[in-house]
Amino acid sequence: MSSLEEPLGFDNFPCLSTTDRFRRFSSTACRPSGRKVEMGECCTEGRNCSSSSSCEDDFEAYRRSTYRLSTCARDRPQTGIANRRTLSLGRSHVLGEVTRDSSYTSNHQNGPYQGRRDTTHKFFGGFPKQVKIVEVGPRDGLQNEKNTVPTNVKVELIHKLVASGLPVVEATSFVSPKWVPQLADAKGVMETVKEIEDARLPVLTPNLKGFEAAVAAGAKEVVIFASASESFSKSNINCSIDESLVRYRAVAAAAKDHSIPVRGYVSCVIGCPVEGAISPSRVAFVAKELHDMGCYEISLGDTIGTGTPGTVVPMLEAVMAVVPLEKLAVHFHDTYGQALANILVSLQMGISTVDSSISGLGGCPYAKGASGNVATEDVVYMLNGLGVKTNIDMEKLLIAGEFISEHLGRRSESKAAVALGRKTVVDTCKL
Ligand SMILES: CC(C)(COP(=O)([O-])OP(=O)([O-])OC[C@H]1O[C@@H](n2cnc3c(N)ncnc32)[C@H](O)[C@@H]1OP(=O)([O-])[O-])[C@@H](O)C(=O)NCCC(=O)NCCSC(=O)C[C@@](C)(O)CC(=O)[O-]
Repeated sequence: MSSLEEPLGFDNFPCLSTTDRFRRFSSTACRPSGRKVEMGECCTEGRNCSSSSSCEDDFEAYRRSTYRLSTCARDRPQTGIANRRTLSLGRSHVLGEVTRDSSYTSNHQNGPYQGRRDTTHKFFGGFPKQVKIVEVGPRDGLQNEKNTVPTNVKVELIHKLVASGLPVVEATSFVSPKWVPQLADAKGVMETVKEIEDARLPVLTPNLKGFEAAVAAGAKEVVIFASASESFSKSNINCSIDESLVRYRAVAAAAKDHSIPVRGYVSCVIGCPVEGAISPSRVAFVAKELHDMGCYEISLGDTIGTGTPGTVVPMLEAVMAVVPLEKLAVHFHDTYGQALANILVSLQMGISTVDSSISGLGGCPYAKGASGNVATEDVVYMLNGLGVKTNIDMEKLLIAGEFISEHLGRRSESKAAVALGRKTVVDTCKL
């Protein structure tokens, strides 16, 4: 195991405010620390309450703010098959304004379950009410396919993704066809989908040449993509980080002249295939540069998927210190199966924009070993289960996933899609 692959433990966390917030909502909040705790004294990690009442006051305030979560479901009838289908789409026991299965609620309102329910609410209370999902499958996903996908299939995929309610679908890249031949049809794709109005369709532009081609083809939003790793910057866009920032300033300025919004990526925010672990301060530096040049949103890419909550939290801490939280997005590859856990802690830290890829397509041609992005279906399933709104229709999303998986001739990488595809109905009340 290389040093990069070794997960960091919580002991390595910096003791900063956001980390404290994360910990506060963890299952260990308000549990005694190692030292002896006197009767009536409550010690929360990173926070000591001198009396039991201050801790209880906090908890009571929190409980009041989430009370409506438990009341909203009480009167809802069970709806047989429809309800079971709902469960299977990840909407069982949701904790927000959406329904909670009535049998669960009635069984769990009082008695021994009361404390458990309150703890559950306390844990989930830090999440945003709504999450914006940025679908990157047609770009990040298809750029990595061995066989180039025909333009008409890409276009149909984009239509299906937009029809599912996804608000942003990254459509393609105006990069060198010698570097990424799979997206050499960027012009054809963009010209065909440019009239779509129900979603934003950003495209990657590595330089002014790409920007001009994108605008000429009808792109209304562009993306610039820098790296926190020198080696990855060199292998991905053939220049140093500083050189890339000079290029991107030119793109951002041209975009401003055209009133075109610019999104930014920082790649290798946790690890680099060549350099190993990347320090959070380097990520913060590049993110701030992108923010300062006018990016409306900066997506933090765990390009090779080595991040765990133990490394993601301090990285986010560092970036949040220099870029406003509401301008940040997370972009996790699922190489080590950590993506959903990483998204969960990111949500707990207040992030409300998440990148994902239909059927878990993806990888990066210049990051050996990087597997696909986290699957959109899995993210939506988890968010549904948490009661976090996405406005995405899971059935239509599944159709989009089935469409591209069928075309590629392989099974979806999304566990939720595979399970739902088998029409498995799971009554999670009984779990
Ligand atoms: C940046 C370059 C262009 C530099 O490539 P270069 O070879 O250094 O460029 P150059 O300026 O020396 O030009 C070489 C040739 O490319 C042409 N060229 C130059 N620019 C363009 C352009 N925009 N569109 C089309 N053609 C272009 C240019 O005209 C010339 O053509 P020639 O005269 O030889 O016929 C190249 O390295 C490149 O295209 N790289 C893109 C690589 C890429 O797309 N990687 C995947 C992105 S995934 C990623 O970054 C991670 C992310 C975002 O997903 C987040 C995460 O997961 O963490």
